[in-house]
Amino acid sequence: MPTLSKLYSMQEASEHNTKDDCWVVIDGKVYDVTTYLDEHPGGDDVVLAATGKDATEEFEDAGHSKSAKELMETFCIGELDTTFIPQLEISSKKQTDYAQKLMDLTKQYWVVPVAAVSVSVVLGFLYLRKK
Ligand code: HEM
Repeated sequence: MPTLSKLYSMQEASEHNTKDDCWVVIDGKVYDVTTYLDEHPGGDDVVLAATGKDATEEFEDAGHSKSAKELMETFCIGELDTTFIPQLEISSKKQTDYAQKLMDLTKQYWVVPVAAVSVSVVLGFLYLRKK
């Protein structure tokens, strides 16, 4: 059965970057390692330096053992929210850009239909006068 886990944005996770409140993001999961900082064999400074970003590579590069990975799971508080809202904003911005361009073109080329109507009126007038 799938478990429901809490979602955190990278922005939110990155706000927990002190010795008294420390979260790290590894492999799409968020870990609150505040209570483990003092016990971490690699020191607290490396963990603190890994906050506010995806620390997967650094965690893997340190060559953590299987038991370290098991221990890590006990600190998991949720997952990283990967919903990409800025892209939605970009696509709606694109739409307004197109609409704006169309409006600009309409404003720029209003002369064409007006000239066509004027020429038709003059030609019609001349034709009627000839009769
Ligand atoms: C939940 C998070 C973490 C846990 C539970 C954890 C646990 C451990 C453990 C148990 C060790 C001892 C060696 C081993 O058994 O593999 C270790 C070593 C180490 N850890 Fe972590 N770690 C965590 C996060 C990190 C992060 C984010 C970094 C960032 C670079 C890091 C860097 C290191 C380094 C450099 C060592 C090697 C220390 C040495 O051999 O001198 N760890 N860690």
